[in-house]
Amino acid sequence: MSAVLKLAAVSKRFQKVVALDDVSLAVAPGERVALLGHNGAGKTTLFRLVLGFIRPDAGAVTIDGHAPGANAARIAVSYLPENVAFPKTLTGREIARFYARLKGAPKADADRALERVGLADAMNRRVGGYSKGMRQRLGLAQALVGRPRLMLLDEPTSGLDPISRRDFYELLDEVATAGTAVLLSSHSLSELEARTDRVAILRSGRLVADAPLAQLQADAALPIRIRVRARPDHVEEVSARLGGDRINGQSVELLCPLPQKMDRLAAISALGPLVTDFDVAQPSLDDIYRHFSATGTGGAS
Ligand SMILES: Nc1ncnc2c1ncn2[C@@H]1O[C@H](COP(=O)(O)OP(=O)(O)OP(=O)(O)O)[C@@H](O)[C@H]1O
Repeated sequence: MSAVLKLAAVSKRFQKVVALDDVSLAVAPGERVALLGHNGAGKTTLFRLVLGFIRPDAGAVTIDGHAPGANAARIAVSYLPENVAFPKTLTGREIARFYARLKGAPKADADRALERVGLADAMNRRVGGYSKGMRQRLGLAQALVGRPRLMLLDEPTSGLDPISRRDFYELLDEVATAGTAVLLSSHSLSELEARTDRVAILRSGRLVADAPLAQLQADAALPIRIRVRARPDHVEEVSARLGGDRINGQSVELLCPLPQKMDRLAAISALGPLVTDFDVAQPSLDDIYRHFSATGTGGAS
């Protein structure tokens, strides 16, 4: 399927700072792509290029074949900035309807979006009285209005409580199922696991990874972590027989390459009553992110 968003060899510098360096990235309809990177990695610059606020020094950005900022592109793209700010004296409904008008969408679309984000009861209240989480939901509602082809979401879950975060990701699933391409940036890495189809990692303006999480996991070849709980007063013996680090008075932690997992589990099992329990932890997205953002190896195509 042809991509909604295409960046082809895009570079952008600000005086001496190279904010983006030869970045190519595509997002297809219905795809949810997480854009990760340390502070200053280039995420916001990439969003601003897609929105047409700034132009690349080299390379090209297209949205459904249109240049950023062109009318067709503006209607196709919705954007939730990291810090949403709305006029305090307007109601949620007035604001959502304003965005509907900008997008050429019917008024009913605004109400539907507000209902979808759980603001039905508050839509006629002034935004000045909204909590931070409610303002964030209103931001999401304006991004939903007009059935965008591409949603750009900058740290969309900041300010949301855990239940609201879960609701947000459900919403994202629905939007993607309906065919919208989604590009979201986040620093809450662990919450993205199983929530996105692909992970793209920027490091100092370069795209150092762009693949499904399972692929990144395989490429990084990080060890799994096995935590073994010893019978009281036997942690020394367990540590001596298995190796690994003692992490408190009762447990030993082993880092184990994936192919050795079954051998290690057999060795743990052979300790019989010396062991009371164990946990196996796969590398998390945080571990993988740290790997790619530190080494800059692998992944990007
Ligand atoms: N208008 C600008 N003028 C000068 N330098 C800029 C400008 N915009 C961005 N930069 C620089 O470009 C680099 C990338 O910045 P960018 O805001 O894209 O990073 P980011 O990944 O969004 O960071 P954060 O997570 O902190 O929001 C940084 O070094 C930043 O200082």
